[in-house]
Amino acid sequence: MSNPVKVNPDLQKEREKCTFNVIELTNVIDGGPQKTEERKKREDMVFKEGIHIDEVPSDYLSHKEKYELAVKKACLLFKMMRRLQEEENAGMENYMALLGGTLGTAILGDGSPLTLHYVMFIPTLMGQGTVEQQAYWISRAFNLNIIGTYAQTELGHGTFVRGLETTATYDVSTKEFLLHSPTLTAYKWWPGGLAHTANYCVVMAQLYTQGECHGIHPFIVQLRDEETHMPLPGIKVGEIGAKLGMNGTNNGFLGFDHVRIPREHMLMKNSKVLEDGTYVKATSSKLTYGTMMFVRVMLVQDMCNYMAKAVTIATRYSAVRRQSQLRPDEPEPQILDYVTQQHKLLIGTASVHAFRLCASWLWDMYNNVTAELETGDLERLPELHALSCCLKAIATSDAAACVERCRLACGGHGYMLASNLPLTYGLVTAACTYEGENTVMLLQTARYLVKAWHQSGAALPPTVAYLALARDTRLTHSQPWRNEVDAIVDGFQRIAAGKIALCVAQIEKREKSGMTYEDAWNMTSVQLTAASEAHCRAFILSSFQKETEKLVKTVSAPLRLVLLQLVELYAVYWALECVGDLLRFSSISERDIEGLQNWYEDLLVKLRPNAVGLVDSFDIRDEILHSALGAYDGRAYERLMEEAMKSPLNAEPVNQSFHKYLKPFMQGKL
Ligand SMILES: CCCCCCCC/C=C\CCCCCCCCCCCCC/C=C/C(=O)SCCNC(=O)CCNC(=O)[C@H](O)C(C)(C)COP(=O)(O)OP(=O)(O)OC[C@H]1O[C@@H](n2cnc3c(N)ncnc32)[C@H](O)[C@@H]1OP(=O)(O)O
Ligand SMILES: Cc1cc2nc3c(=O)[nH]c(=O)nc-3n(C[C@H](O)[C@H](O)[C@H](O)COP(=O)(O)OP(=O)(O)OC[C@H]3O[C@@H](n4cnc5c(N)ncnc54)[C@H](O)[C@@H]3O)c2cc1C
Repeated sequence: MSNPVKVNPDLQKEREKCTFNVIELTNVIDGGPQKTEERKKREDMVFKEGIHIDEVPSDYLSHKEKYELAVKKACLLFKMMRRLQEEENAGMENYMALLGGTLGTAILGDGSPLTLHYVMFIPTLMGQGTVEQQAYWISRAFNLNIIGTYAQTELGHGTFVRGLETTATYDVSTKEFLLHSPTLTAYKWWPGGLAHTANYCVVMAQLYTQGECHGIHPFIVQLRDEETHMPLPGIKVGEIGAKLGMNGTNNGFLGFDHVRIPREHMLMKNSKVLEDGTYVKATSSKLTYGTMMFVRVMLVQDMCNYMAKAVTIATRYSAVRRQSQLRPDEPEPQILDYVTQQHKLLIGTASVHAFRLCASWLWDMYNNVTAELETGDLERLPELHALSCCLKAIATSDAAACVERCRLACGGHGYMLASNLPLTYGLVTAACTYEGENTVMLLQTARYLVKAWHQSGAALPPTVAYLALARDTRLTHSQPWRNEVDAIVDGFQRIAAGKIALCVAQIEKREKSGMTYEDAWNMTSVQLTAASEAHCRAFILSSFQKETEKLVKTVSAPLRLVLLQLVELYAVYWALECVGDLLRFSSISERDIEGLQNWYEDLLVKLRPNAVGLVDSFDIRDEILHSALGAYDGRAYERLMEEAMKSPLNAEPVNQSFHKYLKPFMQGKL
């Protein structure tokens, strides 16, 4: 652990109470003691450079200064990453650790203008370019000789990708594409780094050749001169302005006025345009959406990092904060002793473990399916798409709720930027919208579930296999309820199956009454998103349980006990949250619910002594937490005062506005 200076005595006592070995759990989370060591070494190296230290807290900088600082930090961070790669030859791992871990966000703060280059531009080159195109572009991009971004969303269209307006028209006479933005709503709007950072980008545009439109395809377009960085002729580019968060990401707009690019700049791994303008179709038009799927998969892991940060801050603070009176004639208790506080926080800790295991499972599935796609086997693509959509939606919305709950759990001090909870919330809530707006993502999964429901006879893919069971037997033969994790998982599968069955019936009924399928779908869409969420919750619960059962075979007895308690807590928490659905779709009774509530409260009591140990095991350094409330030593009040003293307003005892406005106003002279 970092900085073992004088620790707040309450926090110290919490650590002494912990029943398991914190380092053992840290190793489990990292993937083994060696991985922990490597991570720590990487962190030491990064923080030794001091890139994270700000002369003035960035909260007090102007919009322009924030961008300039973000560019400087991104360059220093990626310079270090290059060095790491040369020294250790572990490029991908370091990229993942810096971009996908908590480490990068600690340095980059409110987003980075280079993130899109690494997270979407390079992956698009890798996933959509031919071997020759990869050979030409990837090393230049990888070495940052060029900086790219991913320009898909337009002012008028984000979700509806098929409705994008930017055109790329093939001119057979010059063997070039003409990129054009026919309207204001066709302007690209949102891409990170686009405004003043990128000099190239992948543009998603409607492909026209031989007078026919073939839908959305990716093109590489140079935006700025490589030397002067001036926008090239026909390119209208700029920044979209200040946002709720992510103010370091340099999101931009982009319009094309008949900009010509060579034919070779269309990324042609999947679809092609031959020299004579002939269009050659891909095996599936959805392969063009591959980069989005990659990022959706990555986001599930990313959300764990933010949740872990927030819950570490709020739990440590709750151990040092004393407030009110629990019992008469006793001193003010630690707020962590309030059961309502444990209810707010421990579910956050359990969620980190649940999503971490799901993210790892999803990542493996993504890699397997991607390898199958390379051989032309597209069979599992729809299942992966359905799973990545709902997990993206639920991971981001649960993470946003978790961070906000942690902020509220810190009372007034959580509202301070110095707590780092508001900035964290800004970063996390953005993910509910980007890379596929969450409602839309849930409806994509619902589309798949409805199809699966209709598939009678044929074996269903593993993640929806429970639907066949539910359809054929379980809906009619309900088993007695048991207050066990297995029963809760089963209960959630019944909820999902029951809701899908109702949606299917509703859609059919509405169609029979004369509605089109599309209108019937829209009328039923509130229920469809609920069915999709239930399916996702069933998946998360079941994989959290299964993966933990495997994991606990390899750990010590005290840790095993705590990990299993976390699974129970997570399952019971969600059962109680969805108790109405359980009453509706499973055989649970009023009495069982009372049992569930008691079980939940018992679990809070059992986990209470380990609350701090559990967040300590996330092993997030103070430099990464960047929070006056959550530091390892628990000196929350001292740090709050230190941070307050950094306010520029405290640099002088009297502000000039007193003489200029207040005094004349108070004297009736203004
Ligand atoms: C060696 C080192 C190399 C270095 C390499 C570096 C690698 C990276 C390194 C590290 C990574 C670290 C990662 C860190 C992680 C996270 C950091 C995150 C920061 C990210 C910042 C992100 C910034 C944001 C970017 C964006 O937002 S980009 C824009 C995103 N836009 C969207 O998501 C739009 C959403 N809309 C859609 O996706 C679609 O329009 C739609 C809603 C799905 C509908 O599509 P449409 O074509 O209209 O389809 P339909 O006709 O309705 O048919 C649906 C049909 O298609 C199937 N489908 C749809 N999508 C897919 C898909 N993706 N795949 C497969 N199939 C798909 C669907 O199932 C239907 O099928 P059926 O007809 O059979 O039912
Ligand atoms: C911080 C941030 C960074 C971003 N970075 C990038 C980037 O780098 N590159 C890029 O190309 N884009 C980027 N985006 C854009 C992002 O991908 C889109 O904002 C996102 O896909 C949502 O699209 P939209 O804004 O058009 O919302 P809309 O689709 O207009 O959504 C508005 C509302 O309409 C609802 N709605 C829309 N369609 C349906 C439907 N079919 N059924 C039911 N409800 C529907 C939604 O649920 C939502 O409530 C970024 C966005 C943000 C916020």
